[in-house]
Amino acid sequence: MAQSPHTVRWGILATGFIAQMFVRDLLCNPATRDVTDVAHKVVAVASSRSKDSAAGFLEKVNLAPEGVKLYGSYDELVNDPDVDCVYVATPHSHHFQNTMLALQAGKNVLCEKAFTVTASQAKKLVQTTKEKNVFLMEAVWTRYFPLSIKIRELVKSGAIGTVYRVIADNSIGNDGPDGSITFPDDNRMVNIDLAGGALLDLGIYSLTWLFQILYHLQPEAEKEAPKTLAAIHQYKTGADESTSVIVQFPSHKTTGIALTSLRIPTNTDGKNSGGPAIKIQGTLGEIQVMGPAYRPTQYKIIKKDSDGQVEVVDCPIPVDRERRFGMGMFWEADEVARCLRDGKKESSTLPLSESIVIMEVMEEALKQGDVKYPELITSDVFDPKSPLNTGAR
Ligand SMILES: NC(=O)C1=CN([C@@H]2O[C@H](COP(=O)(O)OP(=O)(O)OC[C@H]3O[C@@H](n4cnc5c(N)ncnc54)[C@H](OP(=O)(O)O)[C@@H]3O)[C@@H](O)[C@H]2O)C=CC1
Ligand SMILES: O=C1OC[C@@H](O)[C@H](O)[C@H]1O
Repeated sequence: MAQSPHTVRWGILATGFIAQMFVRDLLCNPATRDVTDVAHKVVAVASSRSKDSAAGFLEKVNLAPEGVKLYGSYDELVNDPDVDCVYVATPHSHHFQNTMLALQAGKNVLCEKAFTVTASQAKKLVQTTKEKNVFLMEAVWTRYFPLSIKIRELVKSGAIGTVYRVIADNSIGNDGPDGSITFPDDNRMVNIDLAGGALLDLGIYSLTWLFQILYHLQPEAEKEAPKTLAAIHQYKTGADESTSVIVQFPSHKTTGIALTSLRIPTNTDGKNSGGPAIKIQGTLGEIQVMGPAYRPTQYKIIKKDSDGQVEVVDCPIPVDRERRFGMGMFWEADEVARCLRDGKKESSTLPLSESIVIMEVMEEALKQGDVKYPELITSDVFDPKSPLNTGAR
């Protein structure tokens, strides 16, 4: 007899854009992506603004209110005994305090990217996770795409020989008039108080591609953190608008180049005519991944001496026809569910130690570019009454 799926009861912390996307993915029927072993249920939603705002969220995601508890504060959500896992969907600036709030309440957490603002904050979260014996994962959804899994397997199998270099770009074209960027200065993309900037928001995906190949696949006994060299252009708000990072793994002789910009897009026409967003280069060939780097659906394998033959592999994101939706965030949610079912405290696909090393690289890059975020959002001291937790704007 088929076993019933392990169902995670989710609590959604914040009601912005990505919380809507994530919940709509949670509501997709797992069978539409051939998943039968795990399932998801949204049991509570909290808005730091008001209970009404949480109610408005349910309407937007087309979720009937029956059984879903609505809260006007994050504190109530993390203390709800019916919540198995809290999804933190606030701006980067808030991740440390909000995740800490949930961990301190004994909750498992899936926290949006970028994990934190500083590496020290990331280390504190991991330490608290261990103390509380709960699960924590950074929500870099791309890592859990079947496409990413296939590419890691290909590289591991030696299909393109020894990989020495990865180049990845995740950029958007928001160049505006008179030197401006088309986001208002208080928008989270460029607002220094919300830890805005290209690197933490978009460059994290370029780094994800570098890391899932050049770092994640290093044998455990040979794990080596990289040296970091960055070139950064600051926007008038103080946030980074265009950032290039070279990571070098000296003893592996491997190099990664991560590019990101808010001004110049990866592909001008938005249709990949300009070529791949990611190039994984080995001694026997290369894998090209078509953009966007955060939600890729196609890759190409080009072998040396292939006489012009290119293998093109499509990995479409399944759509739940009934709900008319499918973003691809459900795969990371499935990973959380399987980890919780199996009693794991972290995901082996993105171990917490790796999230820390990535934060170290980003912090070093931002330091080299003289990007400075305010004390309130860089502090690694947990404060349940911080405005970042209470929502005092
Ligand atoms: N995985 C992905 O593809 C994507 C991930 N993201 C990540 O998700 C996170 C949130 O991004 P996004 O949803 O686009 O952001 P939004 O601005 O749309 O939403 C953020 C939410 O956080 C809450 N919040 C609490 N305090 C503040 C504050 N001072 N200013 C603004 N919002 C506040 C609000 O919810 P409330 O009022 O209900 O408390 C708000 O709706 C970021 O970490 C971002 O990097 C974003 C887009 C795509
Ligand atoms: O995570 C993200 O991926 C998609 C982008 O459009 C968005 O700005 C970013 O936060």
